[in-house]
Amino acid sequence: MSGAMTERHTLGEDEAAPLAGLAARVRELIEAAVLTDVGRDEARAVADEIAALTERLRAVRRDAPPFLVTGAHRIDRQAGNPVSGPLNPVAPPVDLDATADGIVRGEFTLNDVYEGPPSYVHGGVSAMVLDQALGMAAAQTGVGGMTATLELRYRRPTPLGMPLTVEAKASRVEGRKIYASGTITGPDGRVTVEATAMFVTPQNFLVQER
Ligand SMILES: CCCCCCCC/C=C\CCCCCCCC(=O)SCCNC(=O)CCNC(=O)[C@H](O)C(C)(C)COP(=O)(O)OP(=O)(O)OC[C@H]1O[C@@H](n2cnc3c(N)ncnc32)[C@H](O)[C@@H]1OP(=O)(O)O
Repeated sequence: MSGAMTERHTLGEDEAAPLAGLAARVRELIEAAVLTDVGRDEARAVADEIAALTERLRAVRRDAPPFLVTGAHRIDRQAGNPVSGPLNPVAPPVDLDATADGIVRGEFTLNDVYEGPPSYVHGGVSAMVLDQALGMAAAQTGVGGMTATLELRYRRPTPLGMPLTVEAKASRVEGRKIYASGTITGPDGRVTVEATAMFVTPQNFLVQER
């Protein structure tokens, strides 16, 4: 387990690039594992080779996922974030950017690894992408928070294998509560999922920041 209090190593660009390359290869591996139709013996042989590679990576291990030097906020610096982290093979990854007026936007495509209903994106994956985008939009107001509520409206199925857009913006701040909303849009420009959320800045976080 990676504790919240663990000191994080911050990767320089030259350190991050090969690790991002590794994650990209593992992403290909994950998709290949989901779709492969090799025989049983070949599957066992490949599993053994992967186990050996895993041991090589484990040989030198950090206590917690590292940070990146880029990014203005704490969580979007997280190299291992499961939505946007370039070092996390589980992340699509969604490359999220914020404009000067606080709109967080990203374009991404989800492959069969993220399938829910046949040929469509899993609803929990859409929720995860929106949680991250709305959370980053909330952080654009100054200080971010933990997701206290997240409400989704799945308007139409979200297609796999096609370019999608996520957009989010904070609407208001009331004390430690930050409200935000956003959407996922399909390649035809139609909204597939709408989300609203409320983030709460933990009291102890404000104390730590002083
Ligand atoms: C750690 C610091 C974070 C800052 C980050 C800044 C950098 C950002 C950079 C980049 C953005 C990245 C984006 C990330 C996106 C992903 C985020 C996640 O996935 S978060 C994981 C899932 N969420 C949880 O695990 C929460 C678990 N819950 C909690 O920790 C607490 O319950 C928490 C913090 C939400 C509230 O705890 P309390 O002790 O501060 O709350 P009380 O003082 O009781 O309430 C404050 C007010 O909020 C309302 N409230 C609290 N929780 C509520 C809820 N669930 N529903 C409705 N209202 C709620 C209360 O009624 C109260 O309102 P009244 O002041 O009386 O008007």
